[in-house]
Amino acid sequence: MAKVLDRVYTVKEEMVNVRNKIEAKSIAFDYDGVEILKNIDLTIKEGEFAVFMGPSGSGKSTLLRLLTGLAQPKKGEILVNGHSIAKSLPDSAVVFQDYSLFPWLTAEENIILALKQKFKKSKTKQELEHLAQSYLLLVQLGHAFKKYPGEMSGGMRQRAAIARALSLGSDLMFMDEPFGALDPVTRIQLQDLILQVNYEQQRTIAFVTHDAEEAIILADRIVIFSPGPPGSLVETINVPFPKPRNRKKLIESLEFIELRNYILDIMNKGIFEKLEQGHEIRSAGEGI
Ligand SMILES: Nc1ncnc2c1ncn2[C@@H]1O[C@H](COP(=O)(O)OP(=O)(O)OP(=O)(O)O)[C@@H](O)[C@H]1O
Repeated sequence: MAKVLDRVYTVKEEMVNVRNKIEAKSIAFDYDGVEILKNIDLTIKEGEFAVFMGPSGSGKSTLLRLLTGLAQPKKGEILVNGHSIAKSLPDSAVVFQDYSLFPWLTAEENIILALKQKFKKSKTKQELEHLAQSYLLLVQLGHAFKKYPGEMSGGMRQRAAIARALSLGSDLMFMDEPFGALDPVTRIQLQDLILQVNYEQQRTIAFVTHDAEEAIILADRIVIFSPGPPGSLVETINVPFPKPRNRKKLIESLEFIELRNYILDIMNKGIFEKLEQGHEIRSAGEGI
């Protein structure tokens, strides 16, 4: 146990404490002329945890890709700390649904690769191994240092991808349904970890989920998309619960239940309005 705590402590020491602000100004995006996002104006404050919610196809992942600079908007601009990301891309850590691990490297080697990128040549091989293992312990993958992604379950791969993202030490994190493949216990543990990372280190996080309870537990602000395409932002909710949060007290409170119902109502309203206009809703069943 002492060894584990020692390693977790090492990770904390290595993590950064920088704050970043993201601004999306009048963003529009299309794929081959099909409008996917329109009129997106959004500011994510320094150290803020912003959660994107909305029906399937409303453009949440697309906006996340635009914020990371992996895709460019057709209109508008994205700024990080006042600088356009079209000119210089800031460091960021990304966890997408497809795990983003190199299949020919073990879990430990995947993390070491990220650490080499961060530390260049300033750490020895042993130090890199120790740190990589620390990050894997943090996501409960202590038994899987030497496993290749192909030998791991979806949930294990996702945890390794989260460890990799954390190890990059970036103060900006973009996460697209990162906990979707996890069992309920691991999901809770990782929600707590990511909350801690956001709260203690003031990392700015943009996070996509379909789960209203997860959104309320994690977010400072929940941004709700209209059914797309094209998706736009219909409402932004400031989550009124101070951090750090006590999960049990929070989810049992009347305010929590009311906020969850309010969010579900907004999303249902958007879907029904779109259906009344005769639009097809993609995978509406999973969209809530
Ligand atoms: N590479 C692509 N080429 C063409 N259209 C695309 C492409 N990727 C996404 N789209 C379309 O863009 C729209 C928005 O997709 P996006 O993945 O951003 O939605 P989402 O809200 O994240 O959905 P989900 O909740 O299902 O992940 C959808 O209509 C989708 O079909």
